[in-house]
Parts: sequence; structure tokens; C-alpha cells
Amino acid sequence: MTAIELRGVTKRYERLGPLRGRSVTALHDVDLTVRSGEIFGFLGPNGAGKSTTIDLLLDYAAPTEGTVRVLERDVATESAAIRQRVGVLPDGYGAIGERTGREHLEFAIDAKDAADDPDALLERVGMHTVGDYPVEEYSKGMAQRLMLAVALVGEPDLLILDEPSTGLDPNGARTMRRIVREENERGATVFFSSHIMEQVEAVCDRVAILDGGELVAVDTIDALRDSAGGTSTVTIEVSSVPDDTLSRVRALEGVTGVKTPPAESANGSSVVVACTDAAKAPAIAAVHESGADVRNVTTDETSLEELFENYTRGVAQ
Ligand SMILES: Nc1ncnc2c1ncn2[C@@H]1O[C@H](COP(=O)(O)OP(=O)(O)OP(=O)(O)O)[C@@H](O)[C@H]1O
Repeated sequence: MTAIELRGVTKRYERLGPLRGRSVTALHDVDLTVRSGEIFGFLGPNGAGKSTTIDLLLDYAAPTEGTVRVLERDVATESAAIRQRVGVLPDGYGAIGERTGREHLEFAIDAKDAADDPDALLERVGMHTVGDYPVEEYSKGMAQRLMLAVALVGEPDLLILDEPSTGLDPNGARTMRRIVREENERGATVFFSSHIMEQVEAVCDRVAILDGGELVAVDTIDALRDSAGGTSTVTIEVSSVPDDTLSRVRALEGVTGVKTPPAESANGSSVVVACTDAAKAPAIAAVHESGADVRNVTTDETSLEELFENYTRGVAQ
């Protein structure tokens, strides 16, 4: 089953203001498949085309070329049926007006013909104490939590979350991660865009990186690390460092740096190796073979933030 399928999707907008008459290509020939049951992270610099993609998934905008399918239905002809099975947390649209948070939820439950208990949903997003307040009194983070509760109405098959952590405090961000996992365990596919790499790294099965309207990477974070020839820092704790240990490690292919930090304690030292992922095991073996007593090994891998930097070029023009 596929949850989302874009084939040959190009989206051009006509420019406004002084650049009227020219167009901007927000997406260029994008092919993307998100499988049912995945937690899928959608990344890219400002202006890369993330919100445009989400607008196409929800039929808020139509592609200039190509086809968009959601839950195996064509968005161009079946968007009403799709919306019944999709939960959306839009970017930057807070709830407005005098209605209370609970009333907003009741409206969403009616619209989806769902059977949810609004109080249970408010509780889930940590809003049970303020459900009776008019939403215009809500802070940014409270409005974001309410919009998440609205997205959860009707146990959707697919959750589309555009920058879900916007405005959330650390507790809210943790609640968000927990809910994403719970929804996924229930069987929902989760597709979310984010600039917060830790969030993405913590919950996503796969990610896509968009840059200037083109997909530049789609894979698991581990596979992106491998294909980027990612470097790791390996810290090998030893009782002492024999004379030739550093030269043995330095001679290995893939090793770009070796050092022993100064001021080690009397009961141990360490060898810190910067190397490719493939050189990790040979480096540990070389330390061992030099006669050092290896006590512990820890590895710091390339972060998603570093990968993102490698794949992208900054704000789209
Ligand atoms: N309605 C519009 N009219 C004209 N150009 C638009 C419109 N919406 C988006 N664009 C342009 O399309 C490109 C992609 O914008 P989009 O909002 O999809 O990026 P994004 O990846 O969501 O960025 P951000 O991370 O800043 O939210 C940008 O160059 C933007 O200026």
C-alpha cells in the first residue's frame, strides 16, 4: 500500500508584484513514494517547496504537471474522500474566533462524522485545563496543540503535519513525538515537514530532502550517512597508549585524524579517531593489536543536521 505518490510533479507559480509575468518553479519533476505505515520526514531549506508539496497533497493547489495520489486515490478527482481519512496540522493557521477549544474539536468531529470524545483529545495534547477558553485567548503553543488534536480526529489513516513543533515548548515537543509514535503504532502513516533535525532523527523511518524544488535525497538516515561517506568520531578507552598505537591507526585507509586527549587520569586514557564509517572496525582492531587494553568504545555519528547541510544550498532563489 502506498500512502502518498507523486509522479513527475512540477508546480509553477506566477509571480506577483514587480516580477509579474515571470513564473517561479516551486517543484520540478518530483517523484516520491511514501509507504503505508511509515513515519516520513520531509526536509528542506526555506523556500525548498515543502509547503507547496503539502498544498498539492491536500488539493489546496493543483500541480502544473504530473499526478498526485493520496491513500491510493487521485487528489484531482477524489479530494473529498481523501480528506475524510487524512488528519492535517497546517503550518501557521491557528484557530481563531470566540469558539472554545472544545467547540472547535466538536465541529471537527461532526465534520468527519467521527465518534471521538473531545475531552479525551484535549487531554492527549495536554489541553484539558483550557478546553473551555475561547481560542483567541490561546498562546501560539496552545493553538498548535489544539490544531494537533483536530488533526487526530477520526483516527486518520494518514497524518500530514506541516512544521508540527512550531511554537511548542520542550514538553509540547515531547508530547508531539509521543503522539506521532502512538499514531504510527495504531497503524497511521505520518508525513511531516520540519526544520528541527532532532525531532526528525528521533521519530522518522525515512526522510526526503528537498532543495530548490528538487528531491536530492530519499532514504533512511543511516543510509544517507553511508552514502554521504559520513565520518564518525570513535573514542576508544584504553588503560594506556603504547608508543606505536597512533601511527598504526593513522596508517589506515579512511582515518582522517587520531589523537590522545591530554590530561587523562592515572587509571586510563583514550584514543580518539576521526574516520569513515567503514574504517571504524579496523581502527578499533589496530588499537587492540598495538597491545592496548581496550576497555570501552563509543561512537558519535554524523548528525542529520550535518547531512542536511551537505545536501542543501540555503534559501531558494
Ligand atoms: N502563492 C505563491 N505564489 C508565488 N510563489 C510562491 C507561492 N507559494 C510559494 N511560492 C514560491 O515557491 C517556492 C517554494 O515555497 P514553499 O512555501 O513551498 O517552501 P517551503 O519549503 O515550505 O519553505 P519554508 O521552509 O520557508 O516554509 C518559493 O520560491 C516561494 O517563493
